[in-house]
Amino acid sequence: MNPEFVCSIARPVSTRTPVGPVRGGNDVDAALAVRDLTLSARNPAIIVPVMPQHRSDVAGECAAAVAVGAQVVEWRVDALQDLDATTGGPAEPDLDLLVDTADELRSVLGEVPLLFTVRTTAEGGHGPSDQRYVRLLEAVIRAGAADLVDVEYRRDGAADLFELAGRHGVPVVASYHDFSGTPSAEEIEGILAAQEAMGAAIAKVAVMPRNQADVATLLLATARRAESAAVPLITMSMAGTGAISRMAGHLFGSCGSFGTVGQASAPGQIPVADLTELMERVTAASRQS
Ligand SMILES: O=C1C[C@@](O)(C(=O)O)C[C@@H](O)[C@@H]1O
Repeated sequence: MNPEFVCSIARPVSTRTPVGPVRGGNDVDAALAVRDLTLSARNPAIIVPVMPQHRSDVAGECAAAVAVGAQVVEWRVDALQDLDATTGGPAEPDLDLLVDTADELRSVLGEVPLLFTVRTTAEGGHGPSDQRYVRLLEAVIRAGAADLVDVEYRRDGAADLFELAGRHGVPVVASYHDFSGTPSAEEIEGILAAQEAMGAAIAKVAVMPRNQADVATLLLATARRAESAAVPLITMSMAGTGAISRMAGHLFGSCGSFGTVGQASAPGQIPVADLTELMERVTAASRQS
């Protein structure tokens, strides 16, 4: 691990600043600074997930994400087949190789922040058991090999990971996925608040809508939580039914939206070029007097 790399990682700085006319009812906007980027609902980021199956493809896929305008690149490590990082792999993953691979990405990412995600099967990914999940994330946090780490806040060992990340100055993006439905607005607000209480630098919820009322529920919960949250939120209603939440979620308080280059990492994601244009148009329309 190159010590200069550790030092160059931006420390999380959470702030709440006055917002303009974008989110009418709210007068403050939680923000997180990572490298040159400030994530907030006023300044929502396009996050591009990459899901390489082989170590040799990781840098190329990250470079492709940067080339289409990713403001954050999410490396979905659970897609890897040759580090035995998957559930089915019999051997322990090679943690040094994993950290080295993450380190090597800096040359293709430049100042674009790297979000390191191991998505477990419990939350719609290909990932490992809770014990292996914790070991993978611990290694990356200790090495300072990512700008942001995703932690599924319901996994066994999650509280320790939040604590470890806090000690190492690595901001945690807390995760909650429900692929079977949409909880009530009160429950979603409670999840976002619980993630913040655990130490999340960003609180994140992804849910599956059964109808448009469910999409409205997700947006309502986001807008309500954004009024008092001290950390930025990322929320989305998945699949085509929830597409409006991916293009206009920032108006309700979401600070980022996942867009695709190539393979989608979850249902309903919109290609980056379309997503960029849609979000810009929605923002411009919302700023009219
Ligand atoms: O948590 C998320 C959000 C997501 O599930 C989505 O619905 O866009 C995509 C995942 O890659 C990411 O880790």
